[in-house]
Amino acid sequence: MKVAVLGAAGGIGQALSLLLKTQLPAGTELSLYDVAPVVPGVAVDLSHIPTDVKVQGFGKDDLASALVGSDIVLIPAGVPRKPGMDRSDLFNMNAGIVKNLVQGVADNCPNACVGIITNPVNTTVPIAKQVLQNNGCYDKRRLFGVTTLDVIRSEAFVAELRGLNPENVNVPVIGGHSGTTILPLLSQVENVEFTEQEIKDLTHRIQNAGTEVVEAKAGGGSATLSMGQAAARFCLSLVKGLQGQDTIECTYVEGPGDHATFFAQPVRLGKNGAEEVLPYGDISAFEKKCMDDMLDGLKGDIQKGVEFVK
Ligand SMILES: NC(=O)c1ccc[n+]([C@@H]2O[C@H](COP(=O)([O-])OP(=O)(O)OC[C@H]3O[C@@H](n4cnc5c(N)ncnc54)[C@H](O)[C@@H]3O)[C@@H](O)[C@H]2O)c1
Ligand SMILES: O=C(O)C[C@H](O)C(=O)O
Repeated sequence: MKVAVLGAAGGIGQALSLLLKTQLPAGTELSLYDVAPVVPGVAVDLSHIPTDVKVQGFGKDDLASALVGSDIVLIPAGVPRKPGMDRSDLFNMNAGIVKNLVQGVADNCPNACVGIITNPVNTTVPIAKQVLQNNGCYDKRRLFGVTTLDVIRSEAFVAELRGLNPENVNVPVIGGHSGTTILPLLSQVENVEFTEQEIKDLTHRIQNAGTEVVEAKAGGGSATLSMGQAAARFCLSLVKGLQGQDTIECTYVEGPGDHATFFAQPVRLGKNGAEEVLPYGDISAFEKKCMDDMLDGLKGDIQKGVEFVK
């Protein structure tokens, strides 16, 4: 198994690479790529941790070597938000970065599973689809927008509010990854009752949690450590799936298209990637209204990505 991280020298990239170095199964190769000259140093640094995961660093001109033979490619390369910005304000800088890196995937490891972390995820994932499709190697089972951060935040906030062990809390989060397109299904949290006001407040907090971090970091970037943890969780679930041990994660994929071409919902990860996009079950009247209100925005974000590549 080979896992490549593109943007590995950044805030997310370094946290994620550390978690992967210590948690990937023995025998895995971990390939770190970045345009920043520090990336070989990040790889050397990690290589001193005694686990059976072989780390190699690749600089700006070595994308092909970083990617060749990869089974999973995670992409956190790109610019993060500063206070006052929306994720969509990152489009001009990040769309081209994702397009070029995914072209590298098409050229060097066309059968890899690709997890896009770079914002705006609602739009960068459709960009990746178009690039793969133009190269004749798009398989909807192998392209994912990583929305796991919304899930782990929901688990943390619900546990905090009710004094529960977060490890026992599960919250599906559907839709997309920005503002109101993030839709936590709090009505499905087992053994917990919320008041209407709690539901409104928690939903608002989860939808704005990225901004909470951006403002707290005061110009120093956005979530990196919690995102590293979220991406590691997603990657390890995907590895288990590819190795034949099916797992379920919420992730932004091309599903049945009931709501939008791309939509985050629970997905069964297996030997071929997204083996099955699962129904998200019954939702409350409040959640239904949130969904109806955000769908046009989500579809617009997707269309922007499609048009960028065309
Ligand atoms: N999906 C999510 O839930 C989520 C969560 C947090 C952040 N993000 C997004 O992830 C991205 C990265 O955030 P960060 O905090 O790690 O930023 P960062 O600035 O700390 O790191 C980004 C890294 O990308 C590298 N990079 C830039 N262009 C590149 C290219 N063409 N090829 C390879 N590497 C390149 C940079 O050199 C840098 O090391 C941002 O777009 C951010 O908005 C997404
Ligand atoms: O909010 C951001 O800009 C980064 C990320 O999407 C997040 O949810 O933390």
